[in-house]
Amino acid sequence: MKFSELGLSQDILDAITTHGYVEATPIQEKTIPLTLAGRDVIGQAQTGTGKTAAFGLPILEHIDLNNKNIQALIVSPTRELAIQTAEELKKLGRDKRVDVQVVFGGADIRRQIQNLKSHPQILVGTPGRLLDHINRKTVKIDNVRTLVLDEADEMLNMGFLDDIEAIISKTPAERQTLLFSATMPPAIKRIGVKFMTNPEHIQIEAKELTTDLVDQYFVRMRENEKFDTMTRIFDVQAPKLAIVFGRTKRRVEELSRGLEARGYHAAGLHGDLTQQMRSRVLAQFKSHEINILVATDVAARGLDVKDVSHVYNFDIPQDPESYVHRIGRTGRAGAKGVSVTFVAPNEMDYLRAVEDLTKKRMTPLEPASLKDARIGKINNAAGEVAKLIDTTEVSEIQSQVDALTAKYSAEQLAAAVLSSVADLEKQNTPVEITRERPLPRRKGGNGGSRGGSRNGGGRRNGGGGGYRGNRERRGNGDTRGNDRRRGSGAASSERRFGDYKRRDGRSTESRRNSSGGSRREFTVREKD
Ligand SMILES: Nc1ncnc2c1ncn2[C@@H]1O[C@H](COP(=O)(O)OP(=O)(O)OP(=O)(O)O)[C@@H](O)[C@H]1O
Repeated sequence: MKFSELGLSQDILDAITTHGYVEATPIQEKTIPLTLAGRDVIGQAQTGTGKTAAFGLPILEHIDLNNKNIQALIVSPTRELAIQTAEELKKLGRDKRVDVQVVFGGADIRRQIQNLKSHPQILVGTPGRLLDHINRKTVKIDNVRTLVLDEADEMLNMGFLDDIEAIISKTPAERQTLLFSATMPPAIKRIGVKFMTNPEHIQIEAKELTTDLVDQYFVRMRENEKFDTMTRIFDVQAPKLAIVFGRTKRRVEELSRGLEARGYHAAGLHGDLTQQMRSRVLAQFKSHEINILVATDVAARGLDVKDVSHVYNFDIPQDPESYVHRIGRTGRAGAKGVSVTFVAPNEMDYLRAVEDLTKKRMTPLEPASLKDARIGKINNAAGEVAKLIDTTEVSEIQSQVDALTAKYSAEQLAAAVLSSVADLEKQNTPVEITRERPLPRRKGGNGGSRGGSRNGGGRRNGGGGGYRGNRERRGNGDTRGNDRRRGSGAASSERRFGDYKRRDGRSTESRRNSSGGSRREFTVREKD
């Protein structure tokens, strides 16, 4: 559907065109008219399908430029997502001259206070820092007309419920409240009942929660073999831009250092880094200075980096929703992607819980052999050499070039360059990755036994934190060649667009999920 059919004004339509959007995505088509009409909306759609503009465009439409108060408040779980959302709104609101500001933890509060003096009409922020500003009275939200809780389920996972309640209590009761996420566990719907007025629940019917644009694989193997296996898979798959998710900050540190030692362009992103460092790493990734970002779930929500081709779950996430958001960093805005999840034999129930939630089977991937990896590395190096030829300035080194070409054949020279670029020896650099405590066995799980098939359709179980349920199992003879894909991937051509969003902070070893009293363990959760 065209944006012009949704009731938006010319200013905003012009900005949409400048932004390069042609048609509204399904979530935009369904929610924009409702939001414009002032309704409270719970919006659920797959990752990367344009939820930011779905709430952003009606907000921009409603902004009264003559009113100097904060009229819309958007609460985001992570700093990166808050920054990204503010950037998107700034771009879309530029023609209308809407002032958008962002506040988040880990950054100089005095600078933020200075920026807030411009009297923004839209404020985006992470819960902790927002509350800090509200308590200092540097942010006043008593005139807010629209409140957005973005990735609300993640904010609950991170233990932000109290902060959010405190923020909501300072907004006017007659406000409009919007809640958006790709995943909506039941607890979120309860939040809807508590803080929203007669909300309209818009769920974009996608057969599966994850996009068909992502080919999803898993590799079952022992913990101590995962690193070597992953680097071999890198050499074979040659990811253009990849995100590797690790369960803990230590894991992320060790993985990124190990990858660097083996010659990959990698850097780590987690909540113990300074905000300056976090921003730098993300900028390096976006500019392709590094092509492997190793991250905790801080990068899983909403981050919209163009051209992420691969997501590797070095550790399978403990809660299935995290999986959906992690792999949603690829396959965005209509692009294709690949995900590979490493799973230890005793974690197979977690894999099945993910499959229950996504209603999709992952394809077993056979680990690449050392030989395959070496061939892959040399092929990649050949591509690098071609690029070097394009960018090397010969005149400065002419005399050495003449001397070498006089002495050696083209074949000898090419082989030497190729071998140097491929740097095959680095593949053997020993890397020690500290063993993480294995995930606790899932309640109701069956410990990864193989073979056979049970009835499908298991779903989340309301209490006790377990995802039980029956799922079909694959036979153990099903593992096949590298990067081999299962046929059905391209079946759905449903329109989607996507890029990304956010997350931050401190770590908590284990937290009570505030929703409905069910206890879920999170090895590491970070927050602002
Ligand atoms: N109508 C549209 N046409 C083309 N591109 C769009 C459209 N709407 C949004 N986009 C682009 O699609 C990408 C994904 O959007 P966005 O980040 O809002 O997705 P999302 O649904 O919020 O994803 P996630 O659940 O991962 O947070 C962005 O790069 C955005 O600029």
